[in-house]
Amino acid sequence: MFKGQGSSSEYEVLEEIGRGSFGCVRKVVHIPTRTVMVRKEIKYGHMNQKERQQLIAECKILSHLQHDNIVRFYSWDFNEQMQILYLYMEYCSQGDLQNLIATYKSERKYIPEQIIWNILTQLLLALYRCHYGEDLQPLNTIYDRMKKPTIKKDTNIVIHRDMKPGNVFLNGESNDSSGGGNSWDGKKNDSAGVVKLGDFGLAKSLGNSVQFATTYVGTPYYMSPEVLLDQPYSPLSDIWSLGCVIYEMCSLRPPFQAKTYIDLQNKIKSGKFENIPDYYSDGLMSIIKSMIQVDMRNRASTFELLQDVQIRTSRKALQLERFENNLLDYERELVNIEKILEKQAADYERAIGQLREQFVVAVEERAREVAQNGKKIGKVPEELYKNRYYYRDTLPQKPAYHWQTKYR
Ligand SMILES: Nc1ncnc2c1ncn2[C@@H]1O[C@H](COP(=O)(O)OP(=O)(O)OP(=O)(O)O)[C@@H](O)[C@H]1O
Repeated sequence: MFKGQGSSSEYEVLEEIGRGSFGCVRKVVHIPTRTVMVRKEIKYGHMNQKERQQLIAECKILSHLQHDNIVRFYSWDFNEQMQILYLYMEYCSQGDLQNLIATYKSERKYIPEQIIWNILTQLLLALYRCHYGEDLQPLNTIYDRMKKPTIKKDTNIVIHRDMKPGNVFLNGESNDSSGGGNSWDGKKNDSAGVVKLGDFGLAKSLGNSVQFATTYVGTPYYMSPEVLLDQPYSPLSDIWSLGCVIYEMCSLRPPFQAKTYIDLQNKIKSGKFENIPDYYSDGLMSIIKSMIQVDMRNRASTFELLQDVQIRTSRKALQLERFENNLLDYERELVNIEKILEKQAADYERAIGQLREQFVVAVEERAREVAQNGKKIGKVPEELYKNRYYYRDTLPQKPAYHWQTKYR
């Protein structure tokens, strides 16, 4: 709907949400559809022609990257005078994983394990779409064999490059477009809402630019050893970072921390980290270990991680949850249809009652006239007979609800 280049005149600009390395993020409303979105501003004045073209090429790729667990990238637009690129994206109303971790930390509580598996599973589904260029087929049973994906020549592999808790957004329950009713705090139940991976891939374009180099001030807690060693990013670099994010959800701190940048680099390169708290299962610790492996040959791929029985179980639970939400939506729609039909039926009955009354009055009047003239009525009076189509045609249409819903 919004794919391609947008026009900033179509948006009403609301408040600033925050600022990142690339610039300011604002909430906006897309006026024609009344959709709330976020707008990221990126100054491109310092970029050369090639870098700008690369940025646009990335925007095009991202606009095609559509997945339930990826923040939707709607469109982009330039303010040539101010040399700003605007990126319009889906608004995630329930904050990000960084906030969630901070909340649990301040309350001195562990995040329930089921929520961690749930978030890990949704992030793996998002990464599968990016790393293999296709969506994973739904599971029939948790014992289904998964076909190893083949990467074709024309597959657009997208590497996130900046996986961190601040780029994992939380939304309401599945199918809840309003973003309400979330259960991320784990107080309602252990089932979670929808997780969305944001800030995809742009680091590739911006990573080469002066702006990125000079403004990237964040501590690279989640950066893989190969990236620290200036080797090219690979999909497995995302897996390292994902491992660090999941570790942080368990331990409420990143696996590698140090006072100086050099110490941090050394710790990351050694790949040694403490176990997660005993509160969590061995299965969780072992899957984290399979992600945080210094040697990329020993690091699990997205495909391999999705084979884990706990991940399969969690996928199946997510599918069932989504199915249940669809059923609830369907039920709500049926209740609405029933109300519409009841109203139509009542209107119909009322109209028929009125016509019946008119008919009776007309018959009585005519009968009276005929009686006054001293004639016997053997059949329906001529005028009424002539008007019979009037009574038939003025009947309202029979109620008909057009069954055009998404459930067909
Ligand atoms: N799609 C979104 N929905 C809701 N809030 C968002 C969205 N994208 C970003 N934000 C919020 O806007 C703020 C700035 O985000 P941004 O991604 O630009 O920077 P960052 O992730 O904080 O840092 P960095 O640029 O280093 O990645 C953050 O508070 C983030 O939670």
